[in-house]
Amino acid sequence: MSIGVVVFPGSNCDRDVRWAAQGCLNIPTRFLWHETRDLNGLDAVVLPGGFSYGDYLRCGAIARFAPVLESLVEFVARGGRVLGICNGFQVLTELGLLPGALTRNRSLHFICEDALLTVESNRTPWLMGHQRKDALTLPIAHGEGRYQCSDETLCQLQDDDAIALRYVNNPNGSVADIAGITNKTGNVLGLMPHPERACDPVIGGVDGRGLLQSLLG
Ligand SMILES: NC(=O)CC[C@H](N)C(=O)O
Repeated sequence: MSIGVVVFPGSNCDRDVRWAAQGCLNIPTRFLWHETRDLNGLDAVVLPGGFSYGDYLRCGAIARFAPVLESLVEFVARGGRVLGICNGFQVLTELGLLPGALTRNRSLHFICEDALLTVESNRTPWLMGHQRKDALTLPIAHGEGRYQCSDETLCQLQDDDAIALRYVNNPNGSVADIAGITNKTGNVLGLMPHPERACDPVIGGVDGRGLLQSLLG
């Protein structure tokens, strides 16, 4: 049982994910350089937060062409589990594995603070350790976290029960207070908050543990 953490030039939460998964939760973790195509033996893959390719063009727009992501698309099609955190969520929307887009925060400022969230769906394995309407506090740190999609996509997300997490006090202008969504089949989750920064009690809170624990199904 092990998970992979993709490393792009500019990723900066790859080590945080490894510390949270391996250091705090004993989940064997291996780094995946963006040029690799080898995902053999992995139970799940994390796309971590950061500033891949310096956030040029749009966050995630260049990372989307990395060789590792060709293998990731096949991995997802076979039912493999993928968690995209912050920049990872941005990459997943650019890649088309999740619908919609992450755009500049309504304030046009980078926001770095704790966010109160509610669990909207526990249909997928990611949040099965939680009840609907459970409250979680997780840190956010982003400049482009405003989730937007068409009305049609929003209806589809609602029909599919694919809205995983919502903000209680919407910090960035996301449509319908959306903080995280899954794909229709539920094996891909993208979220702007950082669960890996809420796994070690030393840094103030363990509300992210359930999400990372569910990487192993
Ligand atoms: N913490 C992060 O992953 C940052 C995400 C992204 N680069 C942004 O600023 O929106």
